[in-house]
Amino acid sequence: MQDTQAPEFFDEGTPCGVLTAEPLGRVLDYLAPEGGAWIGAFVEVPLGPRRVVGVIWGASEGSFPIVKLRAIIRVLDAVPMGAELRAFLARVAEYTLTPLPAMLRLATRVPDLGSGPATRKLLFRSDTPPARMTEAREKVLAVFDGFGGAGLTPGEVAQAAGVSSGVVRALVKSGALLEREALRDQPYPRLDPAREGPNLTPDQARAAAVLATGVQSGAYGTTLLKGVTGSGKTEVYLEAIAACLTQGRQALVLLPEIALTSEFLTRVEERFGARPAEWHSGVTLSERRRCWHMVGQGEAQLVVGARSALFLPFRDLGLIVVDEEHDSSYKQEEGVLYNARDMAVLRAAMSGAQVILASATPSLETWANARAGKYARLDLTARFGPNTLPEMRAIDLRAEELPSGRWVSPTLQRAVTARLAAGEQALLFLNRRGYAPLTICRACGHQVECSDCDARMVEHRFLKRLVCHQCGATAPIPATCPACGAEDRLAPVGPGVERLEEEARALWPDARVAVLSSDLFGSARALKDQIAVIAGGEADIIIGTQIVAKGHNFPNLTLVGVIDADLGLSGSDLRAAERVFQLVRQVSGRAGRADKPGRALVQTCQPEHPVIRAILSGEEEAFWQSESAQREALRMPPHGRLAGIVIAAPTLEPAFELGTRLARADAPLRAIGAQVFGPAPAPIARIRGMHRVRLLVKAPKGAPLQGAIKTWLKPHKLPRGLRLSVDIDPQSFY
Ligand SMILES: Nc1ncnc2c1ncn2[C@@H]1O[C@H](COP(=O)(O)OP(=O)(O)OP(=O)(O)O)[C@@H](O)[C@H]1O
Ligand SMILES: [Zn+2]
Repeated sequence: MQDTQAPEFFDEGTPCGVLTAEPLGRVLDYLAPEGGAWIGAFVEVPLGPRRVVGVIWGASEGSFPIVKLRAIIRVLDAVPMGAELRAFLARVAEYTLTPLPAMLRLATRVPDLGSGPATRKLLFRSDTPPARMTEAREKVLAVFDGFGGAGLTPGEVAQAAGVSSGVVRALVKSGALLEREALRDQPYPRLDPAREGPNLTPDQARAAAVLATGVQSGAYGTTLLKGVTGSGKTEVYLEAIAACLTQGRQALVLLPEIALTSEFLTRVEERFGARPAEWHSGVTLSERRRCWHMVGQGEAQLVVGARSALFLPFRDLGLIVVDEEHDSSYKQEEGVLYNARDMAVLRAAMSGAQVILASATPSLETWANARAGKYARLDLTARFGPNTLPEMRAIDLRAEELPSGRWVSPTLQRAVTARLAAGEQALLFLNRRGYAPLTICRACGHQVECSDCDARMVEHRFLKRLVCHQCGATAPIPATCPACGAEDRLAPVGPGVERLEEEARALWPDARVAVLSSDLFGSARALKDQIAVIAGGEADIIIGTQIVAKGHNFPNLTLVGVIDADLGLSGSDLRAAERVFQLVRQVSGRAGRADKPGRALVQTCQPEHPVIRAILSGEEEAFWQSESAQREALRMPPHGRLAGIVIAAPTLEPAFELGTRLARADAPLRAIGAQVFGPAPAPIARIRGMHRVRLLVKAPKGAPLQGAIKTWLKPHKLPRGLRLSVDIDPQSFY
């Protein structure tokens, strides 16, 4: 770690090193401003003709004559970044081979950091009534009464009352409203960890006690909380949060899906009497700002957020919960390529915090870490209350009569009909967005592809467009074949959720059908609303992609039908088996969560496949052992390490050329016992017009992979127009 010798305070006019988010690759020297500045202070500095935001990172590098240094313009109104966060950013940068400025950008994604005062003018109601009352004025005063005397900005008042700003100004002038300077970022209401929680079952209580003891130790530790779906993992980790808040330390809960936050926020409110801070792309800019500053001031006790919440400036982080820790969305696949689950463990280790990794179907990595004793493990083996786990059965598609263009087998159809008759809900799960995965010309066999990507266009009837799932490009559905010109011969092949919806409406014309697919909703809020509607019972049949698999509680849902369990099994992906296992077990767990027993019917053409057998039997330990053994034999993660290299270029040749050069100069990799495979065209050989070439580095477990990769890449200058990205511990190989 750097700066152990760096001074804590820089007197005015002394040089210090400032890190900015500009892609310069190093810390720049500046002179401390009037009044001096603390290390970690957020500052504004001149950079060429511009002013940019930075952080005082440490001592001056001394590489520049002091007389030529420019001075820091000012210290910003924010709590200085603590040593722990600075060290964490440096470690993540090293681990993911990311330049530090990009890390700083991740940690300062807050609006108006460089501008705007920390206070703003707010209006309050005075005791003086307005000289003359009008309808508009009455509306304004009613707004203040409605907000219980809280201060509001003039803009907020005008909008809430539906009046012009002139009306508000006149009321200020007459003295009926008072103007006062107020803190721009309001503190959060206090959460009360002493409030009584639910009565835990003996198993839950035991797990909660162990977790609370861990938190109370004030030391680092990671625990896998493995509980079957509906076992009360959330209730248990809420107790660990209570212990953390009681100690006066901050807690962070990471969720894999924004749509899950609203249910969780309600549960926090029930348990602690107030709502926590939220950090994800679905919150407003002013809420983001409030969250960032309050976390930095130690005023936010609990944050619920997406993976980037890990880079918030916590003052004293005591606990990180990673819910559904196996979820692949914890891996950031663009920009800084990091796995939030793994980086949570790193941050906790650096700040003496506990980590709880919660899942019914943990990742193989976590399972293996628990087996090796690196993580503790707690098991909840039964559902809460009288509920039992759903009964699981296969439907052998080879034995069913299924006309072409239909995907619901007669057996599944009968089961759904029976549930509807009983007034219960059924869920049909198909992990495919859109109407049909493939559009093919029946005259010439042509498949419609994206013009910029090596990917087929997917028909989305709801949008009335073809959509590329790689780059998001859309095109009208053509009436004639783009290759042979034949009219009306383009036909959809295979099912997506929209086509399944069509089938469901035909099979059960009287049922209320709701589709849940991430692309059907303009906003996270709309998706949340739809989920609430379903949970409230206003749908009989729910059709969904993988977003329905995650953590939802639909009390009246008693049947889950998995339309195609084989989907994903045939892929060459390292984690194909693991993913199918997790997804199908997870989605089946949505059934029978309240007082009625549930059932899951799994349609498959290969009921004797080991993964399908493991899903049905629920013999998870055996499944993980065999998966682990297979990966061990291949020296694949978690028993070996991987790094994916992608070279992208407007034309294929220079990308391949660089790849070949790299593959030949592999001495630094061989030095640590690593091998390089490739170059080869990536499985998706073109995205957004860029050709993609992949290399894969495979190293023994425990080998110093990052250092070797750095040494390996260093001598190779990147030709113009080429992009090279390194993905340490890759999750996807597209
Ligand atoms: N001790 C308890 N007292 C009252 N209700 C409980 C208790 N434990 C669990 N529940 C209820 O049981 C349901 C399932 O619990 P919870 O959501 O915590 O399970 P989970 O293990 O997180 O589930 P999943 O992994 O499927 O998301 C919830 O409605 C929860 O409120
Ligand atoms: Zn595309």
